[in-house]
Amino acid sequence: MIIGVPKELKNNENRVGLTPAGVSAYRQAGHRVLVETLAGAGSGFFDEDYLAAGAEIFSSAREVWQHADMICKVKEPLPEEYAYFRENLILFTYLHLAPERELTAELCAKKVVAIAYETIQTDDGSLPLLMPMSEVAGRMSVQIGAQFLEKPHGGKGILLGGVPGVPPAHVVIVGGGIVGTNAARMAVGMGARVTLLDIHAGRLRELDDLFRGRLHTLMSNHYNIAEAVQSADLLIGAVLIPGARAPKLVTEEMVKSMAPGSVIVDVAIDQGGSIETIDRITTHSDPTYVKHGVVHYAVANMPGAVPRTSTIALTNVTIPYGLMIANKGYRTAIAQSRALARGVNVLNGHVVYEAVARSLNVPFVPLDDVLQDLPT
Ligand SMILES: NC(=O)C1=CN([C@@H]2O[C@H](COP(=O)(O)OP(=O)(O)OC[C@H]3O[C@@H](n4cnc5c(N)ncnc54)[C@H](O)[C@@H]3O)[C@@H](O)[C@H]2O)C=CC1
Ligand SMILES: CC(=O)C(=O)O
Repeated sequence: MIIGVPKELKNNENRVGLTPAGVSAYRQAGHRVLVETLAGAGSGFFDEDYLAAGAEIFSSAREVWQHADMICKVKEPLPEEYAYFRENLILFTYLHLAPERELTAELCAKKVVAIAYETIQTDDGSLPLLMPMSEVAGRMSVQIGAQFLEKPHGGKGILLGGVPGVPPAHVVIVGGGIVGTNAARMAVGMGARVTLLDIHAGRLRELDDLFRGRLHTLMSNHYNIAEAVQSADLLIGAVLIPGARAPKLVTEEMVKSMAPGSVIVDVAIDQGGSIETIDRITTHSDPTYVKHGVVHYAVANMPGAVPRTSTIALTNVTIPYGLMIANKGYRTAIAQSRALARGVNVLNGHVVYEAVARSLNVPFVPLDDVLQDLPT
């Protein structure tokens, strides 16, 4: 198979879909790898590193997309990349289609085989290709929040950990999965008072045990969220219903109840966001806006700001699945791996991931039905 690795186009997205180590793994398995020039430079991987690993360097994204059977990316394609879509091209990347109507329509119209990192799910419910980036974003959310709480950055001017004689900041985290747990670890470590809400009592029990009393857990419901948000200095949105648009758990009224200069970091923005007052995605170059006196941060590619760490962490988990697709072809690979099959979002012009179809209110066709209709 021919694997293509174009340069990412999203604002300040310095990650890349494959490292030289990844190229070497594909080459050893007998595949060709085409890399767009400078695709890895932002992550500290240069053309000569890719060449030494056996890649072929192409000078334009167009050539890479055109010649590849499978494109390995990081983020969802941007509109300027839609022209490269074609029937049976395998697109292996984060897609976050629930809030992306236009992209979904393009993938369907061009009959791309769209496999989303974020919905590849093992039988125990975990999301192995989302996990490392959620670890990164969860940890970043607290350092970003701490920065925007500083007065020169528009915040109320408080130190997360306080100092002796002065109370610490109150950090409220909605969602106790990978992002939430990593955010809690950082916030507790910095000395903040931390409250975390989740809808699963079992998860709250695990976290209570893990943090040994240094984290306050609360059942997530409208009443408790409103109560916690009111006194939050830093609010972190970290919910996920796999594949679906994030539920708007924090209402505009709740945001209005926050003190001026408080900060919201909505990590769940890539799935549409969990805060009612977040009406747009922000970028690393213009990361915040102020509404009702509260600083809002809604960057959908947070790990892109720490690309060296993130690229290595991401490709550590994507390469085994990518190799499965390349070695066996996508049809055999998804027949043999239920986890990988759950990653297929669009196939032969149909949305085959139910939560995406429901979020976009478009027809859902089960994956097996689409596979049955495909010519062998
Ligand atoms: N902005 C960015 O750059 C990045 C965003 N993310 C996003 O962060 C979000 C969270 O990801 P993970 O932590 O990996 O997901 P996860 O599946 O590990 O955790 C989600 C948690 O939300 C909880 N939850 C669901 N409904 C809830 C509700 N009504 N109230 C409270 N909790 C609720 C679940 O029980 C679960 O514990 C996802 O949307 C993910 O795509 C992840 C990495 C980077
Ligand atoms: C998960 C995701 O959206 C990211 O890493 O950018």
